[in-house]
Amino acid sequence: MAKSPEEEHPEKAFGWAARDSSGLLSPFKFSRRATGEKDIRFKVLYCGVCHSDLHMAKSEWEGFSIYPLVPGHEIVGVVTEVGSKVNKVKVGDKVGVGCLVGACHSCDDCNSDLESYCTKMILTYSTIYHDGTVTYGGYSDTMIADERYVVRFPENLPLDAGAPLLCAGITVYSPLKYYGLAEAGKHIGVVGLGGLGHVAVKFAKAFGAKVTVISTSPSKKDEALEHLGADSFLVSRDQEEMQAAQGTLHGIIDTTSAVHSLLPLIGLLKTHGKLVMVGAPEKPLELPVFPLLLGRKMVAGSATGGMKETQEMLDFAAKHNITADVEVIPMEYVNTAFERLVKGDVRYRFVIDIGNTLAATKP
Ligand SMILES: NC(=O)c1ccc[n+]([C@@H]2O[C@H](COP(=O)([O-])OP(=O)(O)OC[C@H]3O[C@@H](n4cnc5c(N)ncnc54)[C@H](O)[C@@H]3O)[C@@H](O)[C@H]2O)c1
Ligand SMILES: [Zn+2]
Repeated sequence: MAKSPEEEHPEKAFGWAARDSSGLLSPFKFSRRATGEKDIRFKVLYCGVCHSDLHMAKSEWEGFSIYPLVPGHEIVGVVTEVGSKVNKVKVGDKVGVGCLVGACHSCDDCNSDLESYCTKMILTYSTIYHDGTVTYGGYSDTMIADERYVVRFPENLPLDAGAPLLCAGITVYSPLKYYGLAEAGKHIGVVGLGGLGHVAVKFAKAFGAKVTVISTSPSKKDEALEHLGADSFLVSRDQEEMQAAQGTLHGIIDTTSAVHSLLPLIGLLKTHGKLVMVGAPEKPLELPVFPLLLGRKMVAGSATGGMKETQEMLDFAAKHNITADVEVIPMEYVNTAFERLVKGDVRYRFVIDIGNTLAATKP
């Protein structure tokens, strides 16, 4: 018989897990593997709350969730142990783990530093690892990963506000670069001003682009323009505003987490414009084809980023002082945070103070 999560590995671990599709999290004792020769073990200090954690905890993406499910893939902390063949970091260094902890390391994608597109890619949680056990994420006291999946955390990046870069950051940085949108002179749209969206604005501005935020919430306008540095703001329901902006954007990063209409967004694109989907609604969207043909436009996708690019993104963020705007919360607040995330009531990322608040919730 398979061993229990608490007994399958030698190292004790504690975190919060969802037990079923209610998505409700509660304290959970489990275990982590012994430190292999290429492994890095670290004490988790902060972990961001990504909307994907909510999709996964509630099993909104069919077939992905394995319970008990410990979410968390914006994980930062301090190294406590390294394997004998690890040169990348030493005990005491600040490190991070994002969405991935494994891949095949032999396919074309892995050989091109595109681990996130490897068909055998292993997610940080709710995926079967090489050893046959389920991966558990960063809503937990300790983390371990092969050094390839651990990034060095730049000294001048704050751990709490920097943590969300490990998913939200790379998920928008990578497509901006790949689709040729990370350039001065480009006019970029960002749809959905949440965790991903607000860092997309910051990266696009740092690349020198002009940025228009497209949102359902007029209440975010002042903040987007004055605080996040966007150049203009469109309320997606406002037909007149949307009409006036037709054909103005080179590309759009669409971070919307729910089903929505693509037609008005395609209309905003210039000829050859690219609508890049990074949000992952649980149901398919309708794709209007004619507006794509007329203008040779494209709808594309992008999933997180490879490990080399994740390190590059973090170093870029450190150089340009890009962090997330975070609301730091204690562990026991996480279910309330999930409820608020559903309502879009967060500016702009919850980050759990694991280091100071998790231990107190141990039964
Ligand atoms: N592609 C990837 O690799 C990747 C990585 C991380 C997250 N994601 C996905 O991206 C999405 C966004 O993640 P996040 O953490 O930024 O979430 P978030 O909740 O912080 O932000 C989502 C934004 O979408 C807006 N929104 C929600 N429903 C909407 C609707 N019907 N119409 C218009 N706007 C709407 C919200 O107001 C919010 O501003 C999620 O679906 C998440 O799973 C994808
Ligand atoms: Zn994420």
